[in-house]
This record gives sequence, structure tokens and C-alpha cells, in this order.
Amino acid sequence: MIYTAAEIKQIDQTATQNGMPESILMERAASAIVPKLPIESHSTILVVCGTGNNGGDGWVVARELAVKGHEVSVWLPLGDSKSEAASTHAAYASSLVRVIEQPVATDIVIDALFGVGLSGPVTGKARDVIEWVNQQMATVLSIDLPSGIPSDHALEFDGLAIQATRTYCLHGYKRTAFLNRTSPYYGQIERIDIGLPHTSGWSVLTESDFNRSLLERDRFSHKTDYGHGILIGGSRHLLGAPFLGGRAAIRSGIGLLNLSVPREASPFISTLPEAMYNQHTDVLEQSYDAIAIGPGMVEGEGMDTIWQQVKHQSCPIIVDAGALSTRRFETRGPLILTPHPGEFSRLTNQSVEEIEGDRFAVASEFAKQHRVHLILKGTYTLIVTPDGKGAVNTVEASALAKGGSGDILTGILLALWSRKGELQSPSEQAVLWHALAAKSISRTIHPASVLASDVIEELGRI
Ligand SMILES: NC(=O)C1=CN([C@@H]2O[C@H](COP(=O)(O)OP(=O)(O)OC[C@H]3O[C@@H](n4cnc5c(N)ncnc54)[C@H](OP(=O)(O)O)[C@@H]3O)[C@@H](O)[C@H]2O)[C@H](O)CC1
Ligand SMILES: [K+]
Repeated sequence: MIYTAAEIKQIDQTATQNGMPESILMERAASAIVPKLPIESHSTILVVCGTGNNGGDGWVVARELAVKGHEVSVWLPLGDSKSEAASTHAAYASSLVRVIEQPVATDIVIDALFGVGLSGPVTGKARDVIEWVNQQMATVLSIDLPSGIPSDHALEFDGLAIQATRTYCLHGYKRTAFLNRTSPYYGQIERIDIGLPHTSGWSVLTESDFNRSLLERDRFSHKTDYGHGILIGGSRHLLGAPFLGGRAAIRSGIGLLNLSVPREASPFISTLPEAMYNQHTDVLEQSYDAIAIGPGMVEGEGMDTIWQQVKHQSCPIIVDAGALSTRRFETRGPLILTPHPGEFSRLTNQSVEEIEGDRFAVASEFAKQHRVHLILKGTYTLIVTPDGKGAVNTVEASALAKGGSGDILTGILLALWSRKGELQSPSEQAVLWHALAAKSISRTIHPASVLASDVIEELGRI
């Protein structure tokens, strides 16, 4: 689960009001973190504590490590704790550890300077402290967040934060763990359960969330059980995209596929004989289980006429690439938009920087406002439902950073949305499958060298 700072504070406050004091939560955090710390018996440890509750967590971790016999120093560069819970822990812990005035080089630095209480870019003496930590050769282990990293968005982030080796995120992840600008500071991330209830609208997708039964087939099934979709794509100069999407749809198990392509694509039809063909100028007569429109399309070239027909269909409609260029949100069935940040910038009139700096909020707002399913592509693709809730894909695959990848995702989406509503979250599963196939093929072919078609062939191998 992923939380904003305000959500964490709310959960914290509810717990406190119902008899679960912050000091106990700190205790829980520390006892969950300490066994996970990559610390050897001879390691020297410096815990850098700030004045808030993040510092309080640091104090309890320091105490526990000292009790276990480690050599621990605590540095309070910003002065004594201001929080009551943290001060209580500090009072006892300071009798067990060495409190130092000047920092010394150690093997391990535990960063408990700032957590979700940081607001805006770091000011004052803390800037020097962060720079000092970043100059050390030590393994840096951050509690909750790498200090200096904001929790929710990167819009005001000025680049000054602790570079962690590893970050232990309390209760849930923070949004900035999945933004391009801030995620590198986290190092490896690990979530720490502190026994609070989960209430977030955002979840994290990992490899284990991929539903492997997607690939199962009933021995008595028929092609119509797996859906009939149509992919409309291509333009005079972009003829490959619909074929990539179509092949991906077939490799993702679609029962029947129509490809609607421009007349100029005729020479390529023999490359995908498994599909049935239409031309863009044909009337959409049949009803389909899902429609995908856009790969390789450009504005003009009959797009408006095609859209007029498509929008009256009541099945799910996946809109990608060229078909995203105009704001078409009125459909009878579910509408699934798949922009990359540049396309999303044109849809929202916000800059790419604004979108990338605050993806979760911008994507959620847009999905709610237009009542659409949104797949905002990127290293951490967001999959948002019309209620503004969503998931972030954390299966990273650098092989996807090339032309053709989006067409493949559209094909997988078409196949999964065609399956007559039997799947729980077709968009999430499609994004995962796409990333897993790319990750899998990258084990035998270097990611820089992987072709979009290689990813398609891998779909059936994971
Ligand atoms: N439910 C949970 O997950 C729990 C998490 N816990 C931990 O508590 C912190 C949050 O603690 P909080 O006290 O709210 O805040 P911090 O410790 O992160 O930081 C507060 C101090 O930061 C100073 N500050 C704020 N902004 C700036 C800035 N731009 N530059 C410099 N300094 C800044 C602020 O100082 P002021 O003098 O301005 O007030 C505060 O002193 C959370 O992250 C977890 O680690 C709890 O353990 C309980 C449960
Ligand atoms: K921290």
C-alpha cells in the first residue's frame, strides 16, 4: 500500500486517540527494523536523529542495537527531541549509547533525521548534515524515508537528500518511492509492518500479483470463450504498429482478432494470417468484446469517422497513441486510456515535469474527472480506475524503453479486456504481463538489444 504524509498522520492520530500511543508505534517500528539491518557484529554504527518522531524511531533503534552489544553512537545535529514520545525514548536510550557532538566516520549510518514530517526543501543546518552523510563511505540505512525526500510529490524537491543504501518504509510506501526523480535516493526499499490498519487507495504490484491462471485453458473451451476483439490502427507511414499489437493480442490468448488497417497495409497482411482484416473505411458492423484504437494512427486520415462508429459500441474501448490526440471521453462502455507522459501532457495541458513530479495525484484526478481507466506509462506505470484509486507496477524492465512497446501493451489489453469481464483487473494484469515478458527476455538478450517482437514471443514463456 502507498500513503501520503497526511494519510499516515491521520492513521497515527486515530491510533493515538484509541489508546495506541506513538511511543509504542516507535517501539514496534524499531523491533521490526532491527532484525533486518545488514549489520555485522564488529560494525560501528552512527544513528543520526532529528527532532521529530523519525528521530524517535532512531533512538529506539539505537537502544536496541546497543542492548544487542553493538557499538552505537547517536548524533543530534539539530538539537534535542521536540516530540514527547521521542524524548521519553531518548531519555532511556541515552543511558545506553554514546551521544556525540561531532560526527565520526562509521561503517553504518542510520538516518533518522526526517520522515513524513518534512515540509518543503530542507532548510538550515540540516543541509550540511545531509551533505556530510552523503560524503561518507558508510552503508546508509534510512528510516521511513531518505531524509530530505518529500513524501507525496517531487514538485519542490531541490535535489538535496540522503542517498540511502536501503530504506525501511513504515506502515506503507510513500509516493516518492515510485517517482523517477526521487526513487533513486531510496536505494532498496522494504516495507515495515507496524500493525496499523491498511486504508490506502493505492497498491503496489509485484511479480507475485501476476495471475498465472490467465494462461490456463479449459479443455472444453471454444475460441469465443476467449473473446473477440478488434484492433484499429496504422496510418500511411506507420504500418507496423497494428501488427505488433495484433500479434501481442493473439499471443495473450484472444479467441478471435480483427485488425482494421489502412489500404496501404495490404502487403503486411500475410505476416499475421491468424487475424481477420478490415479496412479503416469499412463500417464496424459486428459487435466486439473489446476494441483497441490508436497504434500507429495519426490525427486526420479518417480518425473522426472511425471514432464516430467506435464510440457507440458498448464494449470496453482501449485508446492509445494517435487516437489519444483528441480528447474523446464519451463512450458507452468502459474507456481505457494508455498515455505516456508526453501524451498525458497533451490530454491535461500540464507539463511533463508537473506530471512526472506528481503522477499519483494528477492521474487520480484525471481518472475521476473523466470517469476513465487510465494507464499512465513509465518506469512505474500507474493503473488507475475511474474512482481515482489505483496501483503502481514495480516490475521494472528497461527493455520496454523503445518504440513498439506501447503497441504490445495495447494488444495485451485488448486480449484481456475481451475476456468478458471474467478477469479481476485486466489492466493491472496486462501491465504486469508486459513487464514480466520484457524482464524475462532480458535474461537472454541484453535489454538494449531486445526487439518489441521478442517481448511478444516471450508472453507465452513466463
Ligand atoms: N504511522 C507511522 O508510520 C508512524 C511513523 N512514525 C515516525 O514518525 C515520523 C514522522 O514524525 P514527525 O514528528 O511528524 O516528523 P519528522 O520526524 O519527519 O520531522 C519533523 C521535523 O522536521 C523539521 N522540518 C520540517 N520541515 C523541514 C524543513 N523543510 N527543513 C528543515 N527541517 C524541517 C521540523 O522542525 P520544525 O522546527 O520546523 O518543527 C520537525 O522537527 C515518520 O516518518 C516515522 O518515522 C512514528 O514512529 C509513529 C508511527
Ligand atoms: K529518515
